[in-house]
Amino acid sequence: MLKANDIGYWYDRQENSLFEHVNLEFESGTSYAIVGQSGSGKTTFLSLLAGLDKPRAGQIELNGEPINKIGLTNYRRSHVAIVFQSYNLFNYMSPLNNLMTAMAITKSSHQGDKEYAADMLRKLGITDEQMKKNVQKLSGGQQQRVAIARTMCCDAKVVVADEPTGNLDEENTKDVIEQFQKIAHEQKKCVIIVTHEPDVAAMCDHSYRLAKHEFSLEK
Ligand SMILES: Nc1ncnc2c1ncn2[C@@H]1O[C@H](COP(=O)(O)OP(=O)(O)OP(=O)(O)O)[C@@H](O)[C@H]1O
Repeated sequence: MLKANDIGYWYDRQENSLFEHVNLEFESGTSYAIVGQSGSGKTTFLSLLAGLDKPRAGQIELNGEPINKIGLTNYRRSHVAIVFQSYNLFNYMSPLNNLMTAMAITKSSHQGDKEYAADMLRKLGITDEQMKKNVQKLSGGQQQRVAIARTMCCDAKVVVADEPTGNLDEENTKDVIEQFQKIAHEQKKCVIIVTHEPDVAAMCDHSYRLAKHEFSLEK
């Protein structure tokens, strides 16, 4: 579904490249972890998959079409949903309005359907009372669940997450990764998670390690 086709990336000079000639395929209905030492380039690679930056060499393809042909803005709006460590919710809104806004921005097929949004939040353990409060009144784990529910309301088939459990305790971490697994297996999305936590990688279907400028399949 999503393919890194001979990808290379460097910030300043090619001799300092983070990685080159990367060929990886990510399928729908499957979750992937990307692990590797700090500074190895995991976040950079994820930002290429998410269309937030362009590779220096090669191309990212979605169902055989280069994403720069789809248009990066169009790709980001319609095909990819991003979950960050810091949740990135609208802080002045309730969980429900965060989801309604995301559905409107991405022109989701569920746009305007408040009950659908509420259902997604309930699935993630957000109560009817909590979904109407300002998101800042929720705990970190609850805010991350709202961010995950947001990806479930959007039609995007690719879900990328950068250290989504970085701010969470063990219990919330397990819970959040279980939700990502459901998104992959039940909604048939392609979920790609950058993590430094071995437990998180172990819960994903597959795990790639970025080391010495190369990706290798660990699982
Ligand atoms: N905008 C930038 N300009 C120049 N160098 C950068 C930039 N962003 C990141 N880097 C460098 O590129 C390398 C890879 O960074 P990246 O954030 O992708 O690594 P990472 O594996 O995600 O690290 P971590 O696990 O610590 O988040 C690092 O050495 C970093 O300092």
